[in-house]
Amino acid sequence: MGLTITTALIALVVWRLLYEYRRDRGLPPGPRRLPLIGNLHQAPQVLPWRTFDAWCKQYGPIVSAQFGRQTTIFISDGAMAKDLLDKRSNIYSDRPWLVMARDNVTKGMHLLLRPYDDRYKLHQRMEAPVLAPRASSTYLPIQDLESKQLLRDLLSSNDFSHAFERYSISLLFALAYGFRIETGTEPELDWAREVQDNFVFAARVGTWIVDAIPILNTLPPRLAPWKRVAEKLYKVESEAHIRNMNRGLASDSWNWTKEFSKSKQSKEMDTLEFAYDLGILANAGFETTSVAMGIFVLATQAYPAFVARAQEELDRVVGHDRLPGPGDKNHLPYIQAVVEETLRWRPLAPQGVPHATTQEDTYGGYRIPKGATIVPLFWSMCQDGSHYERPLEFLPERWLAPSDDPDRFTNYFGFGRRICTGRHIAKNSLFMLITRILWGFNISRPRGPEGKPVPVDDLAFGSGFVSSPDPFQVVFEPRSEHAREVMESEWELTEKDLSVLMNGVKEHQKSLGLEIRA
Ligand code: HEM
Repeated sequence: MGLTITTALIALVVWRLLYEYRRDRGLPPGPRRLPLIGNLHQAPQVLPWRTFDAWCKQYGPIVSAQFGRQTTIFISDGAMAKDLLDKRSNIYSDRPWLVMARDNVTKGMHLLLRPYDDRYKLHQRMEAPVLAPRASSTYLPIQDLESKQLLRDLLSSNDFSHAFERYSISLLFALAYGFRIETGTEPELDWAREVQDNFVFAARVGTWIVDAIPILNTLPPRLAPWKRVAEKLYKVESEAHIRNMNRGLASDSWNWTKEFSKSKQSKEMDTLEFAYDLGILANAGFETTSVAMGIFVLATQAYPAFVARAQEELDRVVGHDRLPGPGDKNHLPYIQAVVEETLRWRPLAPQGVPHATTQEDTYGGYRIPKGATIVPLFWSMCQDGSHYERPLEFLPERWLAPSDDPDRFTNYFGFGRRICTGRHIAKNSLFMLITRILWGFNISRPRGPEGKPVPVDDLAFGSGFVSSPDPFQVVFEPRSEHAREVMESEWELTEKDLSVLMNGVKEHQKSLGLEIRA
């Protein structure tokens, strides 16, 4: 009997070792794996991209690691990432399977986590008309209004994080649901934050046993405590999306909810799936835009020299008597360079958003298995010294002359068929906010007890999937009394009735020949 068990155990071990040998053969190099768990014991919880970057420096620009059942390929080279995720996007557009976040918490309805299948394409077809570049440019009047409020808010408060959050959520909610977040104390902002935090919590690698061993998800809820957690998070999120969708349908202004509800794609979705589509779209643009703006403010403190040059350009091109606007863009090359450098300097998603393969592939002699998670390390690509001189420094000048380096990484909005669908709206927001803030304000740091400016650490960031700078304080001061008056009067005089503005957006889209149904 004892001998039989020993023999069975040895057979099992031999089988497992053979399985792992076959699974790992031909993969890109990487840190040594342990049987069964692979590199799980090395999965970093703090600033994980720094560890992955160090692996790439040690083993090469394409590295493999095994986290439990999941083979993961890290790419630290921008050209390689484009080769695979852009040029071979027919097989590199899936997402890794996150059992807790995708199946349990969002019940398969989170657009960012959806597999690349017909259902995903149905949602993309429904959204595409309102997110295309020409449609995105029609939202400038809403961005104008929200940015004027942001300037007004910064005249009386230095809480820039709150002002950027309010701007971002108000813009997205105006577009998606036809209502604004005017004070930043509305419950909708709290729900949006809660949903965002829950997503990060549910999607965290190494937190949920069921992500490592998916078969456990067949257990009934009483034996699966994670399912009970998931149900609570699901309730919060689904109720928020439904409430917002109902407000969108009832709103008297044109908005995406009404527009999508007239589409033929929406007829193939039930109410909840439809509500999630809008909710995820609105939430995707909320934290990203506000964190990018926080990074810009950090840059003004860590590398203040660029501010004077940007303000000189604004004074020369725009003058002192009006706010800059989108029409000035082509005459403001330095400001455009500041926007580009803000996205590069400290990428807000330092480990990108992982893709997954739907077929086995080979690249550079290595095998990339079907179902592998592909992590484009934005941090490494943005800090690559062979493409960027002094990469850790904020130097907008690097973008002024045309580049003869085709491999310089600029895919801050991702790759191929999964590229960020809100990128045109996002870029317009960043330009509008950055130009107007630089036009109107000098930003400085408060003085510490010894009268010296409180230092900032431009490498102190959070470990989340969207990584924001650690909290720091600054003081916003109008550049002159006249600048204050212009900012105040622009706010006073601007049209604030959202129905008027959104119905104007609708008419503008029609005049461009865009297909408008609602
Ligand atoms: C500075 C602001 C932003 C940055 C840097 C950013 C970046 C990204 C990145 C890196 C991805 C993943 C792409 C990939 O998988 O290759 C993504 C996906 C996405 N973004 Fe953005 N984003 C921003 C703003 C926005 C805004 C304003 C919206 C909505 C209007 C939005 C909506 C989305 C959606 C829906 C996806 C999921 C696409 C999919 O999985 O198919 N983003 N974004």
